[in-house]
Amino acid sequence: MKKLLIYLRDYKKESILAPAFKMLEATFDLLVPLVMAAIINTGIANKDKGYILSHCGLLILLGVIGLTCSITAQYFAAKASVGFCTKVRHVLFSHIQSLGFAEMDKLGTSTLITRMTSDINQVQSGLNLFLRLFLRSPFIVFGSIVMAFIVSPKAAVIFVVTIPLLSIVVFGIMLITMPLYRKVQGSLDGILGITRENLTGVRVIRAFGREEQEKDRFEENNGLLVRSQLLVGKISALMNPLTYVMINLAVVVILNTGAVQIHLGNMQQGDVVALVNYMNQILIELVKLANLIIQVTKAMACAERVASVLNVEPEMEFSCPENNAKNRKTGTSDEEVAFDHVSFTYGGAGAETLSNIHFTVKKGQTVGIIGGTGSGKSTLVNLLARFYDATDGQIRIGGHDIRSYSREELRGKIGMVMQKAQLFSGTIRSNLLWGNPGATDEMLWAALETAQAAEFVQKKEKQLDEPVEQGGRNLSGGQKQRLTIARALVEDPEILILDDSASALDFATDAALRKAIRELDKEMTVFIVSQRTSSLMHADLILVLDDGKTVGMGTHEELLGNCPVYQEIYESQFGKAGETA
Ligand SMILES: Nc1ncnc2c1ncn2[C@@H]1O[C@H](COP(=O)(O)OP(=O)(O)OP(=O)(O)O)[C@@H](O)[C@H]1O
Repeated sequence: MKKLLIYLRDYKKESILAPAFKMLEATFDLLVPLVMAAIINTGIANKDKGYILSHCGLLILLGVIGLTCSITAQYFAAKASVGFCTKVRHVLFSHIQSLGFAEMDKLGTSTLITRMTSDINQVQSGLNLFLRLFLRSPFIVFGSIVMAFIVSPKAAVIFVVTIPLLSIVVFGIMLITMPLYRKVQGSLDGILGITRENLTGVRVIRAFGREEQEKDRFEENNGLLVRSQLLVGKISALMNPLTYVMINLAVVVILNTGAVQIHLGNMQQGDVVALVNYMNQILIELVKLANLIIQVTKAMACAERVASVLNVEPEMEFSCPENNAKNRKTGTSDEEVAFDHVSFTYGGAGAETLSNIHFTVKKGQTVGIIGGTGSGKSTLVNLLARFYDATDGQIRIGGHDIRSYSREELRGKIGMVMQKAQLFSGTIRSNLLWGNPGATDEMLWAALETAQAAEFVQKKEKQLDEPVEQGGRNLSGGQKQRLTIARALVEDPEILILDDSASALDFATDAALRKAIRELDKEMTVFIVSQRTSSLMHADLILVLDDGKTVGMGTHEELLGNCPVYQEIYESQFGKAGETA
């Protein structure tokens, strides 16, 4: 929580002025019944029109000043709460960007979206309400009691008895409903999660005809939310009848006592009206206070959830550029990439995903990685890009431990094309420029040419300026894959990683792509992850993975001779002895 409160420091002035103006408004509210009492006791009793009119004017003035104070308080409270939450949102977003894949895996995307959106919104409205009411409501309650004593100490005893009873009812209901509100919030989170999963996976749901099952799942969770909301609603609904019965009983007692006191000449009619007014003000403020406590508790729970994300420290540390030379002690040979007895276990996973991976690659070589699904191919290249740190062993680039590179240096060396082709809303140009913001059109077209994407981009009406919708949904799978390859090529990396990124391409385009990469002037080291032997057979080195272990390593011909797993994969695609399947 403290972690968040520091962002309120910039809004100190607003955080003081908002409650201060609310207190001013409350002070004028407390004066209104006194003026009304004066009108009745003096103006009406003496039939003094001038007195009545001047005091009515005073009432209007008090109302206008009160309203101005209220609007001003609202302005400062909104400024502080919106400004504070904008800052927190900004900090949270930057923090999420700094987290490694391991932390992101642990937190989960949908949790992070909830923290960024509904949790911060809840904090914003809670803070706004708090700044406006945390002083005003208690002030009105105690102020009304004091005013009641000023008006009539005898009648004020009724307040002393009624207010504790009222408080028991109001705060009792609040205490019962607070945990239920937390349950409602939990159900709401559940609904948000299902909705998000449904909307992002809508095509798969339709393709598998799972609409009805998904509807049932939604209904089930929605029912849970409705039931918990109804329960809270029913208990909260008791608040009004119970408190109004108590207030009305108290008013009856005030009227009765007032009548007796007026008869005895100790009170006037206006005093009774003022007392009834104060009693009503107390009721309204107690209900507001209970609501404030519920809202603030909810906001604090959300703030804790946001703070818990901020408390997650990125485990992966990158070297500072100036420390690089100092940290680089391991340079040995002409190796470009080396995996030195590398093992890796995902956080929370029991068994190793990669075990004792050991190989060396020279500059300009092409490495193929093949193996069954889940054998660890993507994990291996993710370790090279340092999305995760190896649990054991060392990975070197250019003879140096990858941990000795700064983030920028490492990312600059590696062009990564992920398994899932991800584009961002904008244009083809804006997506390609991610690789190198300073790239010229000529460079973009060259990259598109190599990625076998130039032809389809040329056919687009606006070519490089053709719009790309969110996630690239206006492009085909193969087009997206080729654009992501071009994006990595624009970066002009020393190491290009293609993680199953030609899976949507036909064999001819895939072959043309590999040929174009081979023919590039630059001596680029290329890692190709693929399920197809045809994509890898020309590689200088092929790694065959099975259950996280290297079960074969060599060229296509060598592996055909000595690696049963490779032979099996090859034969499943081409038939025995090379006959096409
Ligand atoms: N973020 C993660 N957290 C925990 N386990 C993971 C994570 N990513 C992958 N795994 C597990 O690690 C193993 C290897 O996954 P990986 O994605 O590297 O396999 P792959 O060979 O690339 O598979 P495919 O060909 O299907 O893409 C799998 O058992 C998978 O369940």
